[in-house]
Amino acid sequence: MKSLIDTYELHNGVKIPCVGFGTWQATDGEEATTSVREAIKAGYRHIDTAAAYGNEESIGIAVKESGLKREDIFITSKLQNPAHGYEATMSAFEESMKKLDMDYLDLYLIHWPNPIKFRDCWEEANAGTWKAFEELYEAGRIKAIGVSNFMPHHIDELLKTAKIVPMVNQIRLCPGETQPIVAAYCEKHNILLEAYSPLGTGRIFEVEEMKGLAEKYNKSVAQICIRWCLEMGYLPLPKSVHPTRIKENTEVFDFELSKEDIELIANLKECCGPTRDPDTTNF
Ligand SMILES: NC(=O)C1=CN([C@@H]2O[C@H](COP(=O)(O)OP(=O)(O)OC[C@H]3O[C@@H](n4cnc5c(N)ncnc54)[C@H](OP(=O)(O)O)[C@@H]3O)[C@@H](O)[C@H]2O)C=CC1
Ligand SMILES: O=C1CO[C@H](CO)[C@@H](O)[C@@H]1O
Repeated sequence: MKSLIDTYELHNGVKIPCVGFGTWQATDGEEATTSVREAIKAGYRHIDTAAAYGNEESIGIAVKESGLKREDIFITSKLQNPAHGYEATMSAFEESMKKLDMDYLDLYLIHWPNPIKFRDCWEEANAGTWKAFEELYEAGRIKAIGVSNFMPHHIDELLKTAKIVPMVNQIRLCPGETQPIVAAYCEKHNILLEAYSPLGTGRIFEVEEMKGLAEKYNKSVAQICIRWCLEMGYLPLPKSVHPTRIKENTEVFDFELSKEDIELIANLKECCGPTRDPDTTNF
């Protein structure tokens, strides 16, 4: 990857810009609109949101105000947890589209595989949701469909009734967290890994080894994390609401990490805290 607009190719041929802009905790209104505006100005062409973030409307406004053609920006949203199952998914999708004020979505993800509301019937709920995703995909309303926080057993279950293999799995990937079992599974099924919380939701900045690497490469800790994701073949989704950081997080194409340092970062076990188990997290 040489720039923000270089792309990974999904298994259906859709091209996805190699760094996405995260928007969780960018508050709806001025904060979300301004940060997305700044991101577009800095060159991001891929924005990651979710119904659960409550900021789809502000993101839609920022995209519209940017003057970019719709096809020149890649937008991801996610189905919220209480809306699993065929009918609820269809309504939730329309709701997101209304808020974004867009007529198609580039990527739609099932946010979590096993929400508390569906704990005793998640298999059936996901099957219904996926049927809705496939219909929306076939109708051209969504260019690519995928999942988030799915472990191999969730995808295996989905594939029992699916016609289309998910194109993406968005999971937590950051220094010390490589989720090797999920990663191997996704590689085998040609599912792209998106790295959420690539900066450990802000927890990475005090890790001594990362400060040492930042000094060694004359880069910031955030830049080391984002570069590491790219070198691992992940698609990172860094979030910031500060224009200087938003720009800083794009300057990751003028250096390479050594093999040893890539490994060192991967082995900083739980330096950003533990990853939540999707089967027991109570969303
Ligand atoms: N599918 C899922 O379940 C999940 C998806 N996500 C997605 O991934 C995105 C990123 O993950 P997220 O957990 O938000 O956090 P990140 O790992 O991207 O870290 C964001 C934090 O780091 C700070 N930060 C960003 N850049 C810099 C910098 N250059 N220097 C210093 N501090 C910096 C931000 O502060 P500030 O904003 O104040 O600059 C914020 O506190 C989310 O926004 C969302 O889109 C996240 C979690 C779960
Ligand atoms: O995307 C997300 C951001 O964090 C939220 C709260 O922990 C989760 O709902 C979700 O995984």
